[in-house]
Amino acid sequence: MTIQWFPGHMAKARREVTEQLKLVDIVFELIDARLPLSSRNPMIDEVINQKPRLLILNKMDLADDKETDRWINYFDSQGIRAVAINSFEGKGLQTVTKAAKEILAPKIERMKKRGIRPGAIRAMIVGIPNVGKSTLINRLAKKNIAKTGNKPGVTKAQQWIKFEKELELLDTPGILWPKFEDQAVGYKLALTGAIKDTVVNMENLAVYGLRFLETNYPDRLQKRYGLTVVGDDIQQIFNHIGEARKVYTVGGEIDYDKVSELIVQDIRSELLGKLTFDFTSEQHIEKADSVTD
Ligand SMILES: Nc1nc2c(ncn2[C@@H]2O[C@H](COP(=O)(O)OP(=O)(O)OP(=O)(O)O)[C@@H](O)[C@H]2O)c(=O)[nH]1
Repeated sequence: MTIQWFPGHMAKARREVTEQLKLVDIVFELIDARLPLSSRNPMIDEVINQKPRLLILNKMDLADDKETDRWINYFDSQGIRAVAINSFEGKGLQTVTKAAKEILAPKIERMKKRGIRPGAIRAMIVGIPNVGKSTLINRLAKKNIAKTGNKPGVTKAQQWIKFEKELELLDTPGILWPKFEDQAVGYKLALTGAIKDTVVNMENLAVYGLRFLETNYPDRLQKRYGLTVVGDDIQQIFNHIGEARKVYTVGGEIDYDKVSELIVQDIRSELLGKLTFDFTSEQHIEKADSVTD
């Protein structure tokens, strides 16, 4: 799905999510495990406000496991409970329900003390496009198909998916916009396929990818392309990869457009291994910067 995020659309998306939030006890903020910073909506804390939240790092099968563990610990240190899942294969779904129950346990206890019998926990998924919201909803719906009917009071009839004895999920996710302000974020979103190729220059994207690998995963760069450094002579690097992979135009020249595509596809299709594009150390740098501002 391609969404053009003009200010009016952002305001509308925010309004819709704010309405849906009134119906639930907890928010499942879905992000891409490869991009725990870049795949978050920039206003998510404001939008969610005080609502309890579980951060779900989806697509863990594509991310660097070591970094995913680091991120979960990092969020934990910030007081945000986080779990990693692979909703494509349905892995880790039990951790979602377990964590949701634990987060809401104090509230449920308080209700019980006041003599109120708590109903099922109601949750909704919120996230930027392409993080896997529909996949997760479908996965949970398939597991336990029982729908619990409509809830009146909102413009659109809302369906609830009952996926555990005491848990219900709103079947429509809240879609929010990604971060735009930073070019590196844009490249990272494009490298993971979260934004369309048509909005980025493929050659710049490929160069960004190569430099990212050079800095963060040099062994993979070496293994796949036989390169130890990328350096400044990008044409030479493209020639090297183009010759090795025989990517020529009909005229027999290296086809730079195809080489660019090939590099980006290699990164997206895991041919360079499981990759994480945001690091917890960057988060600390950002924090340090904002203190000195
Ligand atoms: N490898 C992997 N792919 C996944 C996972 N979850 C979702 N995907 C894939 O990611 C792509 C996007 O998934 P969707 O469920 O359509 O994402 P969405 O957040 O609903 O996207 P929008 O409808 O654009 O908001 C699809 O190609 C899914 O198959 C996962 O855990 N692992």
